[in-house]
This record gives sequence, structure tokens and C-alpha cells, in this order.
Amino acid sequence: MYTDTVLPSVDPSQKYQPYIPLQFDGRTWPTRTFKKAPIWLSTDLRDGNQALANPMTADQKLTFFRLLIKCGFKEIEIAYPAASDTDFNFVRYLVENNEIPDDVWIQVLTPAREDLIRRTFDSIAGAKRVIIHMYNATCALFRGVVFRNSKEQTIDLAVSHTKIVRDLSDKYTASHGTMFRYEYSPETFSQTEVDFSVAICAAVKAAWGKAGTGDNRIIFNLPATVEVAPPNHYADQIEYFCTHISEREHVVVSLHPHNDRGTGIAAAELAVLGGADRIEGCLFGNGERTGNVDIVNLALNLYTQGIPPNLDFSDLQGVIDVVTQCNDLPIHPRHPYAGELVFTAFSGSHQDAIKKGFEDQKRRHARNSANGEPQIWSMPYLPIDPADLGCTYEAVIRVNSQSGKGGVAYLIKQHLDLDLPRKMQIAFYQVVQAIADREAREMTVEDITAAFRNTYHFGGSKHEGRLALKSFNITTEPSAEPSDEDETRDERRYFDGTVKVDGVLRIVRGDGNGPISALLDALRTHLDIHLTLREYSEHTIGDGESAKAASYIELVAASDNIKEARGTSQCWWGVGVDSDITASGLRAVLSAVNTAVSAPTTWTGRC
Ligand SMILES: CC(=O)SCCNC(=O)CCNC(=O)[C@H](O)C(C)(C)COP(=O)(O)OP(=O)(O)OC[C@H]1O[C@@H](n2cnc3c(N)ncnc32)[C@H](O)[C@@H]1OP(=O)(O)O
Ligand SMILES: CC(C)C(=O)C(=O)O
Repeated sequence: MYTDTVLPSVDPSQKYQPYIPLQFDGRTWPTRTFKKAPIWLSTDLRDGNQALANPMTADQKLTFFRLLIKCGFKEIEIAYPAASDTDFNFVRYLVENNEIPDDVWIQVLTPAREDLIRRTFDSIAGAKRVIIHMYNATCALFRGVVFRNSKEQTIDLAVSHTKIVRDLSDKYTASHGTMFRYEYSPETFSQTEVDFSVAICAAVKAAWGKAGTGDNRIIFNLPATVEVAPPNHYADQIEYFCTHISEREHVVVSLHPHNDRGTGIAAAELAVLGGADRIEGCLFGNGERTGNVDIVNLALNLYTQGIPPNLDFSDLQGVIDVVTQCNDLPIHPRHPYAGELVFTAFSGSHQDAIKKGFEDQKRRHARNSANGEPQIWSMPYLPIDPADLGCTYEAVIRVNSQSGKGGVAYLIKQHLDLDLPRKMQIAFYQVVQAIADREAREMTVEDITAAFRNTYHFGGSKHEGRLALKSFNITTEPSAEPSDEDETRDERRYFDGTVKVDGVLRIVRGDGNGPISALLDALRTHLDIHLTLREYSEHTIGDGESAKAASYIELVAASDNIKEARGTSQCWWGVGVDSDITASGLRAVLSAVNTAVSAPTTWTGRC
């Protein structure tokens, strides 16, 4: 009987306060769609780095920086120079060694403290393009607890230090020719009264005083320093900010989502629809606590919508290798796009759909190509082509006890070039299923192909069964009697060959209306093997001179000596491959016969 159990926990309503929804009827983001990629800023070397148990060494930072350049980032937050000598010296190293391409803006973070701002400017001396990023927290909790400041004092802090940044940037432009941009972050924006955020940013903008367009816009970076509300709320806050800040055209609105509720990606996407121009984040979502928003994830989400992300992740494994080595953190196997399991189907119905999807897509793309149309990716369960990320299709289908015939057949096709007929797929699937159940583990491609070779005695002398076809000759003669249907004479085929039976060579002869029935007749006459043909199919493998024929045969018992051991409904499949179509059919017969006569059976071979 169901009993209503109550967990003996704290009543959360007595402990936690819900977020207060913004009363904003003017929102338009819910009906907008993505049109282009935002400006990206990587903060791996700052926010990501400051969250690591062991912050990166100078060498690791350099390796990571070069990776970011290779991926196409044009704005990179490289350090919190006032934090440590490592950070300061890293900035100096990049500047002094011309590591920064001319079209890349480096960004450096400083708090609103004059001594630390000055140290920050010292670090960038001689750089060509610099974004000075200053922050102070603005929400009530931080105003009251951390800074013990009123709203006015909080604005004063931001404004007075913006003026210091202004003066220093003018001086460094004069002395070093550096181009500066200014980014101000009202830290804890998403927990701050939105009108106060607008007010403090307006005051900072006035203090900066150089409203411009393009690269001369001031950047207001609006962080969800801690994600405390659902993503629609963040989108509302961003749209409100975008529509209430003055001189919007002189402002870059930037996002900086964290992921405490696990909705950092959603928050960033909805907030872009809310009007933001730029996103700060880290590769694979490293960063404080649950991480910064994952830029790889965001960029590839756009890519799958047909929108160029302006970042290159076509060698995703190369990116993963560098990032995991530098951060010393693993990537979860289910991490979007990057995890080792994200393009893998174990379950039968997924595998079946993927297999059919690949077959259909191949035909569709051939038609598209002939008509000069784009070859659109449209595949069940695979929202992106793994090849676009530099991955192969190897891992797309993996087999365990949850898998089905489609997945097993897909792997046989991929690895042995054999397109098994449906009924043979079912038969072989049962073989694989039995092993997977018995061994309670994943079946590797090697396991599956080995099971196939062993079951069907396929693939050379190593897999020979009790019977092996050593040589043969087919001759044709007109049959004595005309056929019933058309009164013309049928042709009769004669099989003369040598078959090795349990290691002993036997010469056999038989006849029939084709090579296969002639061989079956020979086996019946000379070896007491009574089997008849139920199904035959074939296809070619490859083309041109090297083309081969693959044949598939289903045999059923025609006498008791095999039936008794196997049951009357038993049938046996076989496969043969040869450059000669007749030989491939005969090999398939021997393959099926071997399956039938392998132990346990009553057939003794009569040798
Ligand atoms: C949300 C973010 O990620 S913000 C970036 C956070 N990153 C880091 O903190 C990494 C680098 N930081 C550091 O190396 C050090 O904290 C330093 C060098 C910046 C400062 O170190 P310290 O001088 O020892 O100060 P400490 O970190 O203990 O305390 C911070 C002080 O700065 C104040 N403060 C904090 N943030 C800011 C800010 N944005 N602007 C001005 N003052 C600030 C605090 O109120 C506190 O002041 P108090 O000493 O008067 O109480
Ligand atoms: C400095 C700011 C942008 C920050 O890192 C945060 O709020 O998370």
C-alpha cells in the first residue's frame, strides 16, 4: 500500500527565499530567434584559472593562450595581474614576446582599488589592444556585508575608480600607443535591483566619458556571479537593461553567466535573445564552483542551427587534450559535444534509427549533390555530424545487452563490408545477445567481428569449420527433359570438387539446376548431409577490378540426422565472399553447412 512519506528535512520555505520576478511586460526575447554569433570572450585564463586548486603554471597558461588563438578568439581575459607574480609575469611575457596577434584584444581584471589598478596597467605596458576590466559587487547583500556601503557609496567607488582607469589609459596611450577599451562589471548583477544596475552603469559611462561606436563602445558586463534564478529571469533582466541604459548604441552588453542551478547555457542563450552582444565564459565550463558558462557548448549550439559560431572546434579532441591537461580536470563522459559517450547509442531502437538514418541520408545526399542542393544533416539521435568535430563514426554504435540487431548489423557493415539480410541480422543478433548477457559487459567491435567469424566460419583458414571447399569445377549440360512451363530444355549444373572434411580430403560430385543445388546434392550423396536452400541473396563489395561478391545463404534441414539435434524449425545461415560470384555462393553454402554440422549434432561425417 502507498504511504505518504515525509522526508525528515528542514522546511525550505523557512530557510530560503525565492527570487523576486521582475515586473517587465515589455519583454520581446521569447519570440526572437538566433541570427548571428555573439562576441566571445574567453576567461579561461582568469575566472577559470582562479577556480583551480592548482592555478596554471606560466607554461600551461601559454599553451592555453595559443589554443584560444587557434580556436579564433579575438578577446581573451589573460589574467588578474595584481593577484600574483605568475599572473603579472605572464602578461609581461605575452607582451614582450609578441605572442598577441594584432587583431586580438587582451583583457585584464582589476578590482576598484587604485594600487591594484596601477599594478594592472604596469603589466600591460607595450601591449597593442587592451580591455581594462574593473568590477565591484553591487547587490544588497554585498553592499551590506562585504563593503558596508550605501548605494551612493557603491556608485562613488565605481565612478572614482573609473576615472583612475580613464587617466591611466590616456597616459599609456600617449606613452605606448596602446588602444584601450573599458569594461565595467557590476558584479552580482543578477542579484542586484535592476534599476540600480542601470544607474551605476550610467554613472560609470559618464565618468568614462568616451562614448563611441564599434571598438570604442564601453562594455557593460552583467554577471550572474552566482546563478540564483531561472534563465528566463536573467533574460528579463538583460532585456530590461538593454532597453533602459542610455545611448545603447555606445554600449556593448556582455553576459557572464555561472552555472550554479545548472542552467548557465540556457541563461546565456535567452539573454542573447534579450539583446546582449557578447558572452564571457570558459571552454567546457570550467570556472568558479559549478563553472562559467561553456563557450564550446554555446558555439556548437549555434553551429547546429546553421549559424557560423566564428570559433573553430573542428579538432575538438585536440582542444579537450589541451584544456584537460592545463586545468587538470576531466570532461564528463556525457558533457555536451565533448564527452566520450555523447555520440554513442547502446540501445537497440536508437541504433536501428541511426542505421536507417545513415542509409537514408546517403541516398538523400546523392540526390542533393546531383541537383546542386545543400546536403543537410538530418539524423535520428545525432544533432550534429561527429565528423564536423573531427570525430569518426566509430563510437556512434556500441553494443551491450540493451542493443538490437540494427546496431550489430551496422557494425558488421562498417567493419566487414557485409550488408546482412534482415533474417540473418536477427540470427546473428541472437548470438551476440547471448554472449553479452552471459558476460554482462559491452561487446567491442573485435568481440562482434570475432563472434561473426566463428559463427559463420568466415575469414580464411583460421576460421575453417569441419568442412572446407578446396577446389571445384562447375560444368553445364542440357537436361534430358524439357521444363514443364515452356517446353525448352533446362540446363543442368554439375559440381565436381574437393572438400576437406574433418581434415580429410573428399572428392564429391553432384548435380542440380544451379551450382548451389549441385553442391548440396554432392554433400547429400557423398557426405550424408541433407540440407536444402531456403533463401539466397548477394551484393557487391567495392567496385571496379577489385569488386567482390558477398553471398548469403539460409539452409534448412531435409533429413532427421540434422533435424534431431537441432529441432525441426532450425535454419542455418552462411556467408561467402569471393571475387567470383559462383565461388562466393558456394562458400556461403559451406559456411551454412558448417554452422549446421558443428557440435552438438548427430552428423558424423561418414569419413
Ligand atoms: C566574482 C569574481 O570572480 S571577482 C575576481 C575574484 N578573483 C580574485 O579574487 C583572484 C585574485 N585576488 C587576489 O589575488 C586578492 O584577493 C587581491 C590581490 C585582489 C586582494 O587581496 P587582499 O588585499 O589581500 O584583499 P582580500 O582579497 O583579502 O579582500 C578583499 C578586500 O577588497 C575589497 N574588495 C573586494 N572586491 C573589491 C572590488 N571589486 N573593488 C574594490 N574592493 C574590493 C573587499 O571588500 C576587501 O576589503 P577589506 O580588506 O577592506 O575588507
Ligand atoms: C568579475 C566578474 C565579472 C566575475 O567574475 C563574476 O561576477 O563572476
